[in-house]
Amino acid sequence: MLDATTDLKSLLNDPSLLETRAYIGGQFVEGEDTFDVTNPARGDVIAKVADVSRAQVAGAIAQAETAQKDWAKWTGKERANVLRKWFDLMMENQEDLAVILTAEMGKPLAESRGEVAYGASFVEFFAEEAKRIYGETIPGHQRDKRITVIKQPIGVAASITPWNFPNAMITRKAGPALAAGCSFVARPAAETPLSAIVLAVLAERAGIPAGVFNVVPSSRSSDVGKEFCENPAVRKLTFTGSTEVGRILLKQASEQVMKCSMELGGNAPFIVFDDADLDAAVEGAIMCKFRNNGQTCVCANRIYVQAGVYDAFAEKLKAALQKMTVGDGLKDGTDFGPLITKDAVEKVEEHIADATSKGGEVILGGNPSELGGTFFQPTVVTGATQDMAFANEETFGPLAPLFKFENEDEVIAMANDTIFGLASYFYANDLSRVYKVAEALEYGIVGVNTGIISTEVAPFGGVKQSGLGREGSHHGIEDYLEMKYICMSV
Ligand SMILES: NC(=O)C1=CN([C@@H]2O[C@H](COP(=O)(O)OP(=O)(O)OC[C@H]3O[C@@H](n4cnc5c(N)ncnc54)[C@H](OP(=O)(O)O)[C@@H]3O)[C@@H](O)[C@H]2O)C=CC1
Ligand SMILES: O=C(O)[C@H](O)CS(=O)(=O)O
Repeated sequence: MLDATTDLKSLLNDPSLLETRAYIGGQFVEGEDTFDVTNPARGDVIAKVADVSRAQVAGAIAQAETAQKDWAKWTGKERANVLRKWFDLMMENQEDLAVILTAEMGKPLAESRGEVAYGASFVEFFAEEAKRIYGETIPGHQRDKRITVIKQPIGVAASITPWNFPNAMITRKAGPALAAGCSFVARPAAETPLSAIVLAVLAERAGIPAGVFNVVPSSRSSDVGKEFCENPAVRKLTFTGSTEVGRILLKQASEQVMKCSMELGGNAPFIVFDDADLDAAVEGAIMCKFRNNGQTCVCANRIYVQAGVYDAFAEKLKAALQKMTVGDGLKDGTDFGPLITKDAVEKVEEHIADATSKGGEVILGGNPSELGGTFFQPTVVTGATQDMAFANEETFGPLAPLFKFENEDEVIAMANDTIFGLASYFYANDLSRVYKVAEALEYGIVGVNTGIISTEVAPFGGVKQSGLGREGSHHGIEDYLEMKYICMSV
């Protein structure tokens, strides 16, 4: 079983992929210290990773600034070819990247394989977009004027990403950034740096030039964030994480009026109307709510079920969950891994206690798993109401609260009653209802008769306090480009 770095290396086809140093200017370097990375399923240390200093982060930014000048001169096709090679290497090493991801984050291996492929798809997609960064000509406003619009890379982009998708949240940013001709400095979450560093190992093997892609692992996230926001060489900050931290970073970045992309918190409603295919809705609810054990910003946080099908839905959901397995993500047959930390367990317990104190009923789970550690039983609470904590806060865990509603207007009002606006979902078959409800939901993403909406081809992002900008789709590269117009007198 996994209980030390050597054991983790023994699980890999290519043990050299388990790198623990920072990657700066094309060199793997030690930090001023190290910090521990633990396996959340067992709590033991699996790696000691370079803990870089703020000065080293500044050095990485300087290297990125220098490298970007030449990288921007490559043609789109030349950048595309090397990004395609990076994608190929990710997929050739998919199993090892998935094992490393599960070891440090805990999600089941099948989900980690999926994340590696999902993350790689952004590099594949934006390798193609690199060839299609078009400008335009505009008819002159005077007879002797000619106007041309061109798009150029912003420059050095810095990223701060969370632990829950430690591969895909980086490639969803680095893919378009490098395709646009930017250079990139990534600071991964302290809980999950290994998945970021292995991307650097593969970037070097793919021939991405030194300094273009850098990884600065650190235990002191706020120090790195300040360097990113205060260093004048950084022209773009891209963040994925909580709205609370997003606010901090936006305030810091405002000093330089820095361009920011923010993928922040969610509070997704999942609505089941009485004309829905109930079995499909139950299957969709499980995938949407319990993907990554509920530790996903687009997870269903509130499940609204129309009165006529409420009891049937609750029973079907309970029965389906009872067949699923909690366990170590590296073990075959595991459906739900551990939560990332004890704090995460405490938040789930707080939401359950709050609900039951206000009349909610636990019909499944409700307690830590007998496996101990940070394992938790998949939980269903009925009788949920809008005054309960999970109506306004992201649970970020395996807790499915079921709210009952009578009609469309009532459920749309409840669904929109939040400061968040990332993802939303509903199951219905009446076409008129589908159009009306999809247009009425105040969210950046609406899933209709599906619980999974994540893809590289669509513009992922939120409204209200769920973020700024979009990642993925042909829109995604715009966040790494500056538009310039040239007015020429002839
Ligand atoms: N919209 C989206 O696409 C996503 C949103 N999220 C949201 O993020 C939350 C869960 O992720 P979680 O990692 O706990 O979120 P956090 O916002 O706490 O952390 C996200 C990242 O920010 C870093 N960080 C924390 N504080 C600072 C700071 N002051 N300055 C610079 N960096 C900082 C963290 O580092 P460290 O961990 O080392 O402290 C981590 O790398 C949930 O609210 C979830 O909804 C998560 C993923 C995707
Ligand atoms: O971190 C997240 O929750 C991701 O944004 C979710 S997704 O992109 O994998 O859907």
